[in-house]
Amino acid sequence: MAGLKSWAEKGRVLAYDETQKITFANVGRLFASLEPGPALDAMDKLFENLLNGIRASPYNFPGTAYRCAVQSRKKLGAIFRAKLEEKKIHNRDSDANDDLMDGLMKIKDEEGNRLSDDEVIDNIVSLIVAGYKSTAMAAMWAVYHLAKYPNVLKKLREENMALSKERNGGFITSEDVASLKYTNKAVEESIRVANIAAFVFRTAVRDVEYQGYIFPKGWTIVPWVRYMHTNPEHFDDPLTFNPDRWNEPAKPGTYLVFGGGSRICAGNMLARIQLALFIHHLTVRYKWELVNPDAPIIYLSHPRPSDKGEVIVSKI
Ligand code: HEM
Repeated sequence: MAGLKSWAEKGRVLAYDETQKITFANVGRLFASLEPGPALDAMDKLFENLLNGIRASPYNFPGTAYRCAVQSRKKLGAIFRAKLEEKKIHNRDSDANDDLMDGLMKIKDEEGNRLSDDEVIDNIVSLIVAGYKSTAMAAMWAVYHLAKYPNVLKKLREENMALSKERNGGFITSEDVASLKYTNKAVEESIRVANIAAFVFRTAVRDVEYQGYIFPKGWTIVPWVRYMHTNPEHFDDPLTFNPDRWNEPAKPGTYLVFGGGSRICAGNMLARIQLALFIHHLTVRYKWELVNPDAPIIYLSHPRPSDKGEVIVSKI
């Protein structure tokens, strides 16, 4: 809520940058009770370096994105280790279970073994890498499309204002989120059109025949899921932002925004809840318009408007 308030105070913001700040503040708090401020901003920069290095060629010498990522990962490890040591002292005599790090420190397998400190830190870093920019980008596309589809925004406002009135404009619960039927459809549609993961990787564990082609055992297969979600055979008028298409579930095998099978995105429900909360607070209190509605879209590394979704924002 504080993040959105700052949008209206600034009056003109880049949705791409601002949704990242909001999402990072959320995951920082949820995962390790990190509060917004200069320290969190510094960590945000380290995560950005880390993400840039994930796709870079692995040349570990000065000046490369890979080396910068390796160094940033070490610094992040040290920050989370300090947090973990602090928690060990603080939580010794209490049953605190306030954030994901507390949960990971306590979790035991069937034989009573706990995760090592390194494993706790690895999990936190990996989950932030997987869940931070992805959720932020879906939120940015929600801002963008709701500015372009006033009829959708109107319906969202009606639904969310009714709930907000019941809750006196305050926080809403997970049960409330489940009751926001149209909002949840808008969340799904934002994720579909965002097409954050263009593809997923799979290995053929046996010879597979598909439409007359044989994929031999051991081959790497790259299903191009972005194509699935923009294929008119799967979704009517696929480039239109239409939450009502989710009155019916997608046809089997046509919707893989979170991947599928045993490796399906572990954070898909968290992402959906975060997006519903974001849309709730945005639509209830603010109005906004795109500065450059016709800005071209850049597709690499992930789709975004070339002007980073610049918007003029004010309180309703
Ligand atoms: C809109 C937001 C998100 C999108 C579009 C997204 C998309 C994906 C995709 C496509 C995969 C690959 C799945 C596969 O290979 O079948 C994946 C994996 C994963 N995601 Fe997400 N994700 C999002 C948010 C999150 C969040 C919030 C978290 C955690 C906090 C998260 C954690 C993970 C993890 C741990 C994996 C690896 C799962 C495994 O290999 O077992 N993701 N995600």
